[in-house]
Amino acid sequence: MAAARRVADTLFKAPKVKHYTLAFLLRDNNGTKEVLLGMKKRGFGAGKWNGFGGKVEPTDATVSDAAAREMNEEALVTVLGSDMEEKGTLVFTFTGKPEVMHVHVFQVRSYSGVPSESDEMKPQWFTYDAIPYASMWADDKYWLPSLLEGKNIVGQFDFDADETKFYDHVLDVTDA
Ligand SMILES: Nc1ncnc2c1[nH]c(=O)n2[C@H]1C[C@H](O)[C@@H](COP(=O)(O)OP(=O)(O)OP(=O)(O)O)O1
Repeated sequence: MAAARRVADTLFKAPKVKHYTLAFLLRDNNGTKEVLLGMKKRGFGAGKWNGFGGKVEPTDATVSDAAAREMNEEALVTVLGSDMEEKGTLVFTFTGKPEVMHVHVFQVRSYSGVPSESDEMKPQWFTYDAIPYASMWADDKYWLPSLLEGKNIVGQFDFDADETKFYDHVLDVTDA
């Protein structure tokens, strides 16, 4: 539980914490497990594949509702906050920046509609053995495989100022 303690300390000491969601839509496609990723088209992380999510807004009733709203906006599907299953916490720090990102990670299996391209994201289903880690955030390959195995995660990744490489990390993986 080393990561959980470090994450708690980082969040406690940070002058400013900004809350984000990150959600992964999962499906069983005729016996093959697949995850929906989106190619980010603009803003922070543009050009990378990622789950769906963004900032928690004051108008969101709960963090789960924020995760559902972001998935609805970015993948144009209908997901309910109550169907969001919380899978853990990721904290990102950046050298020279006092603000810390607290990312609430979810998975969801229940949705309606067909994932479609939005202003922000171009969605695509990936089998678990074909996830494009080389075109994702550097941290993703450390924790996403565990998440897809159904585990829960708590981690912290300390990035350089350029936000591309991290120089330190801690990660706890636990059975759900
Ligand atoms: N390092 C890393 N690994 C995995 N996922 C992420 C990161 N850094 C990140 O920011 N993320 C995730 C967290 C969020 O899901 C998004 C970033 O959200 P963002 O697009 O900035 O927030 P929005 O509210 O959608 O932004 P705008 O609508 O204002 O453009 O990436």
